[in-house]
Amino acid sequence: MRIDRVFRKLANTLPFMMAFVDNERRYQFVNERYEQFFDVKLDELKGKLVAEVLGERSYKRISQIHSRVLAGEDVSLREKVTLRNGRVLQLEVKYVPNQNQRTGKTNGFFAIINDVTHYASASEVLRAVHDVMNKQSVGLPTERINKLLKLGCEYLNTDIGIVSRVIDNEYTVKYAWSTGDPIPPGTQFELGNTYCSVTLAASDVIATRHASTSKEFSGHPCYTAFQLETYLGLPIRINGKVWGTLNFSSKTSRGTPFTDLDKELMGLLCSAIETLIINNSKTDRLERLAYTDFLTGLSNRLFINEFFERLVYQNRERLNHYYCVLVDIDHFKQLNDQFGHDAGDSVLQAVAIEFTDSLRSDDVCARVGGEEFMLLIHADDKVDIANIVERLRKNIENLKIEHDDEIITTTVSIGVTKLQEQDSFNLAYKRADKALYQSKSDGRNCCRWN
Ligand SMILES: Nc1nc2c(ncn2[C@@H]2O[C@H](COP(=O)(O)OP(=O)(O)OP(=O)(O)O)[C@@H](O)[C@H]2O)c(=O)[nH]1
Repeated sequence: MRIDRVFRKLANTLPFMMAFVDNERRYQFVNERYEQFFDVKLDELKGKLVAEVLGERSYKRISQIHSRVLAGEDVSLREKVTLRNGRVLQLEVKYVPNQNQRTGKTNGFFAIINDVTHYASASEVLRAVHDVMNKQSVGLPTERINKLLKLGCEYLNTDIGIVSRVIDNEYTVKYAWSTGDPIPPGTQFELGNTYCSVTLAASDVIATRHASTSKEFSGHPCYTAFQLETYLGLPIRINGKVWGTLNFSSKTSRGTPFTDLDKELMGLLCSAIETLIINNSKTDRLERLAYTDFLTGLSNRLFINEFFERLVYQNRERLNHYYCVLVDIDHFKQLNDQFGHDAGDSVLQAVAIEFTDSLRSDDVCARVGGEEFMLLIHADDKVDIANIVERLRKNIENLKIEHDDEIITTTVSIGVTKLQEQDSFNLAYKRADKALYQSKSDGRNCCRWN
């Protein structure tokens, strides 16, 4: 086929790549789009065998297709190709055979090529978001959010994906995925020191792939601190209010600019994450309810039992540093009978406050029965725990609980046991209960050990 000037001009205006290969399988023409995309010149290709240009091995795969096309068949296919620079692309190729007008014989074929890499990975993201949201097997909301962050990073080709909670000027990492060092949830920054301050001020999706030279980001404290060149962030809204941000970033500059499609897709990812955050808070709430004693707000027996089992599972040796303290209000039936059930409730609440005020953060306190409490206290030694328990006993004895113009006082009996490596929850409970029984027998308002 003769490639004339008019044809060449027309072919060079086309928004897709085009090549003409003759029936000897030699390149005869490629348009400018093709030259730019594959970084080759027509002059270098003209007259060369396709097998020679692609390499025998790569050509083996498509040689049969070329045979079909040269036999007169139209063929369309989608192909994954790896460029010399290592970039993997998805190409949509349509082969159209060309007949000699005089003889009617096929004298070659046109290959019309579209780069659909972007659309292909976008549709993969859509499918993956659907799976993460709908497959039961993916797990709890937290696991699903982490999967979405990984997905976003892979699609955008960034190293870090974060869901942050923003309250006033405080930015807290809630969920994070990173190709490098892990970013622990709970890590905090001043909002003004993060690019998300720009996102929240704009109240929209904001992106850059050259932060150091961009109008919005150059000189930003976040660049000074972390040298993040690439950033895409958008606000997370729960019930119409800004809750935090979804953001992706990298120290390296992204190869290609962010497109509208990238921004749309991240918007979709953000909506999925918003749904998961709502689900997570519902799960949290249900979990809190299941583990909380509704009258005192303390933990309940289920919680302290599981806390104990976690200690055993993580490191049995840690049990050696804990004491199990059982506290029972004295003559509580009498108190109920004398002042009424409501007054009894107020006493339970006042005693509970005393516990929460006196214990440290790694101690646990639960209401394990009507007027019985269990404390797992981390203490250095017996003297330390004896002091803590005695202080508690005295404080409760000195409480003046106001109820309906009455001032009620109360006392407690206490049983203590040191936890041992081979303990189970029930074993420890039994020993502490025996000690408690002893303190009741010895006249109440005292502490006994077992
Ligand atoms: N007000 C109130 N009373 C409760 C609650 N749960 C259990 N009780 C009452 O607590 C009382 C416990 O009585 P007992 O087990 O005889 O113990 P006690 O009177 O404290 O006697 P000692 O333990 O031997 O000093 C019962 O009367 C229960 O009805 C509660 O949630 N609120």
